[in-house]
Amino acid sequence: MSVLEKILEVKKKEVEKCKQLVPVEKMKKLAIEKCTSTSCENKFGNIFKKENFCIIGEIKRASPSEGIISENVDVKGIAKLYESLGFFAISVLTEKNFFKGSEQDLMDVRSVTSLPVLRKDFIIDIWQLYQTKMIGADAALLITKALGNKQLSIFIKVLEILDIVPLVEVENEYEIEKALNCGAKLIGINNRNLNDLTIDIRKTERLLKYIPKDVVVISESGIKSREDFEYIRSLGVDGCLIGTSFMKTQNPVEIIGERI
Ligand SMILES: O=C(O)c1ccccc1NCC(=O)[C@H](O)[C@H](O)COP(=O)(O)O
Repeated sequence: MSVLEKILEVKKKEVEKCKQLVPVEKMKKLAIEKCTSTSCENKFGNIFKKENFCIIGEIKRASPSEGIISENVDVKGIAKLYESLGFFAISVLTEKNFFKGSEQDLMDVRSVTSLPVLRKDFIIDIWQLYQTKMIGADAALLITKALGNKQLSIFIKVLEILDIVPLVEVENEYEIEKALNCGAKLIGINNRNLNDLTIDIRKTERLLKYIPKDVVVISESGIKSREDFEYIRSLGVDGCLIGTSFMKTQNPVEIIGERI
């Protein structure tokens, strides 16, 4: 069984338990109420303007590739640091079993920053989309490999209705075709192979040619040094998402330089 398959198996059981506590219809009702009660513009949508190179800094306590990275991290402090560095958005890993994250982490970030917040989790059920609204996320990750065509199309539409920007993650040209056919407008090329966790940051360069110019592209994972960052930036993608190396250095300027 691949790493992703293991994560998805555990996630399925977790979501089933959650749905017993709060049924999907109830969660949907709450999410719709939240949509009608909030009128703020979703700043994650600015990514579609393609104005600047967008850095998304991730808050990541642990991972299957690294084990513990920073379990007792000061989530609010890191969020403020990312904001002070002019990042475009903050990504929060909310998965518990493999990443030691939580929905509370995302809500804590939301409470201290005006930056848009991306929920990074393993979304396999519509219940999680409504929950994503309830915890205050502005964007949510959808993993193409984890979803069937119909499910991916529906999840993209539902997120858009909830005013949450879907970031659709791909690993190869076939997944790009699937993501585009399902309506993805923001694509994340994952430099990490989710089956065996190997990293290849040149994947972004190889796959970029399969994505139309009007689609926004983010390069995700494995950006570890200033050299990696400058290389990814030189490819003409719209932004990048960095987790592990920011958490490890605690001084992201070492990777991105003084000016972004
Ligand atoms: O990070 C992992 O080991 C991992 C394993 C299996 C599925 C997903 C995984 N990571 C989730 C992410 O999307 C990354 O945290 C994100 O792209 C940042 O990557 P990095 O900068 O390499 O921490």
